[in-house]
Amino acid sequence: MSFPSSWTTAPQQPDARFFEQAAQRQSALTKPSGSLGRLENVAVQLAGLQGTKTPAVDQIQISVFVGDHGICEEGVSAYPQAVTAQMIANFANGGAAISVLAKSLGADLEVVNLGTVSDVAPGLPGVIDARIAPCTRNFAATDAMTTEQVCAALNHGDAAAQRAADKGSQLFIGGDMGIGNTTSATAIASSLMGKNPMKLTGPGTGLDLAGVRHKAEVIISAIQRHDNDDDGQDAMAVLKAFGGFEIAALAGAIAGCAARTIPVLIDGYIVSVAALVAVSHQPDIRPWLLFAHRSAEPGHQAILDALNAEPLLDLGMHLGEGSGAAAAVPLLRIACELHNGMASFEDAGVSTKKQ
Ligand SMILES: O=C(O)c1ccc[n+]([C@@H]2O[C@H](COP(=O)([O-])O)[C@@H](O)[C@H]2O)c1
Ligand SMILES: Cc1cc2nc[nH]c2cc1C
Repeated sequence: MSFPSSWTTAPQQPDARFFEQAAQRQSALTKPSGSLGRLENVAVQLAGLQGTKTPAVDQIQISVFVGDHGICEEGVSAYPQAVTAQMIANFANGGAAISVLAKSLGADLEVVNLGTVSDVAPGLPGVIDARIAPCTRNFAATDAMTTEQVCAALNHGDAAAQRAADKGSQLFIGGDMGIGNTTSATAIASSLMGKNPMKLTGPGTGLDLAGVRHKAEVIISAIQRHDNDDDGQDAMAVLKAFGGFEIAALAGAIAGCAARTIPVLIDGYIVSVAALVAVSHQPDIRPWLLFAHRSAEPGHQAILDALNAEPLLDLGMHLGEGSGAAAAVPLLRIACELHNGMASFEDAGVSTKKQ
């Protein structure tokens, strides 16, 4: 199996003329300049990325990537690993937060199962069987993934981007589910940003202070182990060292969407780390990303800073699943409706600002 071309080739850059056209329209609409605040920027960004005068987010694909983590052997999560597989059934049965949000938004929801320790019933609706292994390896002892597994996960992400393109999706949302994945995400982020894991590690699903300290110590010694390897410190080596399958697939989906000119709305902590991997690997991916929300996971802000991102919402959410991104979609829709529907000063006969 080879790496997807979206991973090995820089994406095309969005056409600057559509951003300029949209910015001009915003300044001609019947409102004091800038008075719709960041709703104006969102509309301009979507118009530019979609290459249109009339941006819209009616057709949305949400892909939730799911995988288990060998690092759970170190006691780094407040929940048992069995929850990962149980939540796949919950996604399929419509009971998870992202299931409800996707239905409410009229978005297409798919769940990509990259491998769980507990069994998942076959044939669940909307669940794609993309199992690589029951879980990643315990990265306290060895690299979480083989190169072949990284490649497989990137391809599964790219395939989700292709499905989004085939449906004419105007926006892609990636979500994550995997008990233990905040430990993987924090190890990746600490390595790529050269930050002390003590500063980035947080409670995830609900560790107490002693648990967070233990989790940070696990990450610190794993990073030391990896630093002693000869594998290098680039995004691919770091991804392979710390996992997980769903984070690698998310990075592949983000790169795959950029390659197919689909804007991506980035969710919380884990998806932002996947975005950091993708952008570290290929900086030209960055223009294709919008940032939905600031997760309550304490390390998120440093990742947003590294990506030069200012998210739209700060609701104290820290669920994952793509839920924070889904919660921001109504704002994107309002921004588009204002952009497309408001009258200009000229059309409405409203006087412009005094000179
Ligand atoms: O996305 C976030 O901001 C976020 C922050 C904390 C936890 N999560 C979710 O919680 C799970 C990982 O938490 P943990 O404590 O098991 O590492 C995983 O399924 C994530 O989707 C997600
Ligand atoms: C119940 C539950 C739901 C989740 N959704 C994403 N991560 C999760 C973690 C838990 C524990």
